[in-house]
Amino acid sequence: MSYLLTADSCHFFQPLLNTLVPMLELGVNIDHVATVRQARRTFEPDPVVAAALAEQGGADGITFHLREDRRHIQDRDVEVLMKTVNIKTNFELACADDVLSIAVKAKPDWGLLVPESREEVTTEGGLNVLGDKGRIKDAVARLKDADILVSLFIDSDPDQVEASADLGVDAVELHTGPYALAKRDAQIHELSRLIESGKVATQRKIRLHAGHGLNYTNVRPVAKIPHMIELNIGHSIVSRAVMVGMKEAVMEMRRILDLCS
Ligand SMILES: CC(=O)[C@@H](O)[C@H](O)COP(=O)(O)O
Ligand SMILES: NCC(=O)COP(=O)(O)O
Repeated sequence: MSYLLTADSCHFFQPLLNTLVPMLELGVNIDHVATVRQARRTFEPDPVVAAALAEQGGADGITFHLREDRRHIQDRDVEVLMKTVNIKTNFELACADDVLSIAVKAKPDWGLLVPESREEVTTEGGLNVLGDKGRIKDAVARLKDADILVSLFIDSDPDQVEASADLGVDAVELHTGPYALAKRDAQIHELSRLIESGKVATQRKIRLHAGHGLNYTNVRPVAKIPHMIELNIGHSIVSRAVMVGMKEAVMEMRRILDLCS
């Protein structure tokens, strides 16, 4: 008797599969819910409510980026998220004293150190761990002294992965922006760079994460990178949520990732 394994039947077996095959973790970045709110400097839509809906939709973690310019996530959001989120909290921040102090006080599960400039529309490159080791090392130490797990947002460069591992971090998050923006042939090249950098992370025994610019059509090849543990996805999920709601948008991405694991 042949059994047609459909998407629905996958869901029936999902709990069993989850025990056999580690499922890819989905971190939902809620920054751009706050972007809509800040457009009018008002109270809605509330990223805290979005986080709760993302949790109901199957997110494994909530990512929020407290930028130095506070263009979207506000200090209040961090305080309330830390009191209300029941899944993993991933606090994104620059290596800057004011936000580091807030993170140390907030005690999220993870701190993801990212480069930041006020002129950028969104994060452009990864941290230059090789070229800025001292400042990054100090920021890593402050977070780890507060019992916060640390990830570094870096470009797909094996040397940057090695330098990150040398700092004793728990994970690297590979910048998938170049992959997401690339045209077909270049996208295959960017994917190979992600795969090569992922191998180094695995060899150095640090968790392999990825994020930036991932969406419902380009995510599958990244999800299938060997030893990929976590994807952090925000803008495309929030964009979809504007149309179908946050819980449904997260469920749709969850279904895609579950079929890739
Ligand atoms: C590092 C990264 O790609 C995102 O997590 C970051 O939050 C992007 O910045 P914005 O959310 O401000 O676009
Ligand atoms: N670290 C990447 C992230 O959290 C989400 O990035 P994006 O999907 O909003 O581009």
